[in-house]
Amino acid sequence: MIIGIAGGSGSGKTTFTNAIKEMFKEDVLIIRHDDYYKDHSNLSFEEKKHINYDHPDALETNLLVEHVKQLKDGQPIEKPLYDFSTHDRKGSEMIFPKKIIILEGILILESKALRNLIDIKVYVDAASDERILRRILRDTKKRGRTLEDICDQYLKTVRPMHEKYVEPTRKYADIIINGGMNKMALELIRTKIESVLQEEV
Ligand SMILES: Nc1ncnc2c1ncn2[C@@H]1O[C@H](COP(=O)(O)OP(=O)(O)O)[C@@H](O)[C@H]1O
Ligand SMILES: Nc1ccn([C@@H]2O[C@H](COP(=O)(O)O)[C@@H](O)[C@H]2O)c(=O)n1
Repeated sequence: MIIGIAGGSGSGKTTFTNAIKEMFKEDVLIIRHDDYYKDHSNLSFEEKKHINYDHPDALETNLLVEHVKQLKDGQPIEKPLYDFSTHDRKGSEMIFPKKIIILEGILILESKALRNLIDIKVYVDAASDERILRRILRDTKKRGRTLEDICDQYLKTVRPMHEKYVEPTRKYADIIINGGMNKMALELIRTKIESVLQEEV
């Protein structure tokens, strides 16, 4: 079963995804759309800073679609890895199929080809002020960004692309949840996953 978890940057997608993983451990495989950002190692760091990472064209979604199809067919994939601090791809890793696959990312419901492969579509909702505050804390601590760069990127690309491409995908969601620390939503997903795991025993 494929679960897609979308929502704006800082909404709590990773938090929710990690909570599912914590419950089901090795039965769950997480694939992050972020790992499919295109490589720009030919550009300078200054040039890479100004790329629009919130536009669908920034991601190699066709490769993700192929990988999901392979996993559904029971085949392993060579998944790219991404480094946010350098904006570059950083090698790859071999991933083996699992019964439950979670696809996570701001634009995971944007591509029709990808949506068609997803069984449960979730959209994590959160107020934009909460999202940017969380992003500031996370990106300064974990992604090597300055406050100035985060504010500049938010106004130039993150906010307009959210309005144009991310927010409209909530209409495709089967479930819209309020934040990533949502215990009731987690219980619903847990029940569904348990039934799928039991079916296959
Ligand atoms: N409901 C919440 N309350 C407080 N902090 C939260 C909440 N949800 C997420 N966070 C924190 O906000 C940051 C961004 O959350 P994350 O799950 O990584 O968002 P996303 O994957 O959607 O960008 C993380 O540091 C996370 O711990
Ligand atoms: N080199 C990059 C690539 C992406 N981003 C930003 O990441 C955001 C998506 O990740 P979340 O975990 O926040 O959902 C997206 O909004 C891009 O702006 C980046 O800053 N640098």
